[in-house]
Amino acid sequence: MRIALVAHDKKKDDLIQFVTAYKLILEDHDLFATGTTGMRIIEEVGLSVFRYKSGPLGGDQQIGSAIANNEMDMVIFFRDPLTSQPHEPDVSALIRLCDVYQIPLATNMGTAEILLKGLEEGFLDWRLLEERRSR
Ligand SMILES: O=C(CO)COP(=O)(O)O
Repeated sequence: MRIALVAHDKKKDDLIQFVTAYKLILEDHDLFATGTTGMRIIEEVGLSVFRYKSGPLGGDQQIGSAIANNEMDMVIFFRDPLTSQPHEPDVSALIRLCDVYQIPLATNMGTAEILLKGLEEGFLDWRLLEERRSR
């Protein structure tokens, strides 16, 4: 599965903690991230991650584009609901595209844990069929 990992600045420590805890599951998948989030995952957790641009510089839109092209299967996006973001429209657009294309999206750690446990159980295998269908 292709999994996008994104966190706003005040949520990055939480995401690093989460990715560390679920490293054994995540390392079996293709990981993508916005620039700074990806850098921290690579340096602090040691997972291999494809890095898009930083969120405020278009990274959220790049992930949105991957979703529209059926090139992303899950998004884990630890949003900061208490800080306004200069690129809020991009954040909303990414979330909207997840809903347009039925892409599982977690915006907090509680939901992200359930998504990864579901992934392990095979609940997301329908995405593999979608991928084959789009080829
Ligand atoms: O701003 C972000 C998501 O909207 C995250 O971008 P960075 O990972 O580059 O900080």
